[in-house]
Amino acid sequence: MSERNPLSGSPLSGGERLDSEYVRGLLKVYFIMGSINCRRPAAEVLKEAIAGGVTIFQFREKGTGALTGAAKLDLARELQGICRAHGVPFIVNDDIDLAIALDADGVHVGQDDEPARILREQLGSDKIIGVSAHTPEEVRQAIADGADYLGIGPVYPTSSKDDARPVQGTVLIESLRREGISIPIVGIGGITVNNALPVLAAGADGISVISAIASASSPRLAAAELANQEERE
Ligand SMILES: Cc1ncc(COP(=O)(O)OP(=O)(O)O)c(N)n1
Ligand SMILES: Cc1ncsc1CCOP(=O)(O)O
Ligand SMILES: [Mg+2]
Repeated sequence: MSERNPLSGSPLSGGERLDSEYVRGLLKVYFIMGSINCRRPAAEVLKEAIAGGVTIFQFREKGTGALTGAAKLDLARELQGICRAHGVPFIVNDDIDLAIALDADGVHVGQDDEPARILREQLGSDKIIGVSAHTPEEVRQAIADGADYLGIGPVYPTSSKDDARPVQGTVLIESLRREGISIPIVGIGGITVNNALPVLAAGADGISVISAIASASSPRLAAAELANQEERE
């Protein structure tokens, strides 16, 4: 299959930033994975997940036993190739240098990383920048800094992130939407096919998962069920 850049020709709003409705549409089933999250080769899991309906992928190679150096770069290249072959945007977690080296489609950063304002200068206007936010103040700052979307959570308890913030349910997502804040949002943390619906009902544009797909006996089925949740909303 020939490679294609998922964001090439994508709509820019006012000639400057990616159109937010376009970004919103990409977030429906947001799969995050690194090598330590799956029991089978990551490439196999990713291919199956994409076949099931994943709409955007984040390479998150961190935690005990995670790859570093050349091995991390090789895996990132392999997974980016799979994403490109299927037109799925490839986002890099935390590692801006890696994102630039690979010409990734974007980055996702948290509150301990460089602010989106600085990243925008480094990456340019046509890349996706996602920011984790846990409070209304963090949300306002991320929007002011030019984030394209927010990751809000943990919605439910998670065992995929040791330093996760306290579980917050859907309260923040609901209150942002009630205030009329329209930035694209994904909920994250402990989301499965059995509890995804309230996250979407609260106003999230999509759901973001690690284990619900990476640890599933069938990543394809898991991704398809999550995509189907979205349709049932
Ligand atoms: C989509 C999405 N939302 C939130 C996060 C968490 O980012 P962060 O708080 O920086 O934590 P780490 O993932 O870096 O451990 C995310 N990665 N993706
Ligand atoms: C990266 C991250 N950020 C907040 S919770 C979380 C982990 C999500 O993993 P899972 O979907 O397995 O709970
Ligand atoms: Mg981070």
